[in-house]
Amino acid sequence: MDEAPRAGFARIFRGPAFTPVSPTEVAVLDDHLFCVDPAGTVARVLAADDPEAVELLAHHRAAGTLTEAAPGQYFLPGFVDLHVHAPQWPQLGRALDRPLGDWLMNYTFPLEARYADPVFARQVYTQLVENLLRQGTTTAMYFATVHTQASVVLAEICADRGQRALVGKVTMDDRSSNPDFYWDADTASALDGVVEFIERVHGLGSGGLVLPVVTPRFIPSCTDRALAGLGEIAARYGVHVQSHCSESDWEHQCAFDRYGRSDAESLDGFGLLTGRSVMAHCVHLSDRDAELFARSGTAIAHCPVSNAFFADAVLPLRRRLDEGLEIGLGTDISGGFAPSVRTALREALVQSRTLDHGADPGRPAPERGTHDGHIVLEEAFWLATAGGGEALSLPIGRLAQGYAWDAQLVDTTAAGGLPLFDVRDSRDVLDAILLVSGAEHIAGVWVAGRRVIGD
Ligand SMILES: Nc1nc2[nH]cnc2c(=O)[nH]1
Repeated sequence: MDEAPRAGFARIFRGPAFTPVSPTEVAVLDDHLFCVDPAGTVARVLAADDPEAVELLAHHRAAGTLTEAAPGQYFLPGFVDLHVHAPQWPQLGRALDRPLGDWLMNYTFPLEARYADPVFARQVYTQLVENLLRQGTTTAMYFATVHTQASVVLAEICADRGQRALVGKVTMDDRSSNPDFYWDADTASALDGVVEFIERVHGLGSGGLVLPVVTPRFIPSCTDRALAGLGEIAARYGVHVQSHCSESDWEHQCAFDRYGRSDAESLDGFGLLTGRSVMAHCVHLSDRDAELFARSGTAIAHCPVSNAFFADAVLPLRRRLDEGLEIGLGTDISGGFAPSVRTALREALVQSRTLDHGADPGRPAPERGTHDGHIVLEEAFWLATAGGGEALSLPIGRLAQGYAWDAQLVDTTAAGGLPLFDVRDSRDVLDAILLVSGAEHIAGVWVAGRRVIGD
């Protein structure tokens, strides 16, 4: 008997699955086998009625390395959250009625200053990572704080708990714009701290599960020397970059006041827009800025819940997608009140339709909206999964050969069951999973083939 192909698979997952294959197309795989290699990558996908499946199933059932979906359960890719402020977890949902600058100065910075204490950091970050995994978030891109030690603690927790993570120690070195209780002591030590952080994360031995990110908070919080230094560090280490860009009228204007050009053009001038850059919000990008994003391969972390509070406008998502920009979703904890990418997906749909159709019933219908189109459910699913993967240039967000087995098992019968009566086709099931289900319907979560939720 030929043992070679079977021996190459560490585990097999069997069940029906939904996976994006393009921004507008979802594959419905009725009863399939996903064969995962020891590195946690999907090495083979085949239908359960394929002649080879019989032997594979028998072998892995006997070996105890077969995971089968029960009736009513479906595999989906895990969610990718492109924008999380980990230290803001304790203020989730708080003070969102304040303008962005006030919210930062009076709520957020005092809270973030507390992460000088790594013990506090460990308590908060442990709860956060656990919660996000339970939401089905298999990958998160995190801002930590200015503190090197606490930022390493976050990276360690992600590595230990098995969440794929991109973690940034935040840079805020401009003495004139940051509060005296929360900022980098000086530019040189800020940059040294970033280098130390990158090397310590590389030294964690997470096998690439946790990656360091160069993280200027945003232009208003950094000096030119720091921004240039961070661009140079990002190039030297080949690491990801994250920041905020053109989030609100106020932030968008800051770059014009300081440099006479846009946030995007200024970040680019410092070498911070690269194929591995993810910029949060980007609501106020000009079409020229969007071209710059497309040219440089910079991605947008679309954070619709938070944008409703702080952005002063709605991201023209349809337009930016049509321009070919890489876009994924972010919860923006805690500018957004919901820790779930599922909620971001729903809010992205709602805002896109509202922008298109209009908001003010006092205006005649033709003048109410932009009328340049809205996204559909398939695209929202893409943004929450494969779009995030492409934004990060990582093989995640699809249940397909060559992609990591970062997956969630949704149980439509859990917690009293989803209202799936008179189901006509699998699209009805996908609608309910994406628009109605909650964390209580997640029966299992895997990252790189390792089970991290469920038993
Ligand atoms: N939403 C949001 N915007 C920011 N701009 C700079 N810092 C922040 C932050 O923490 N949250």
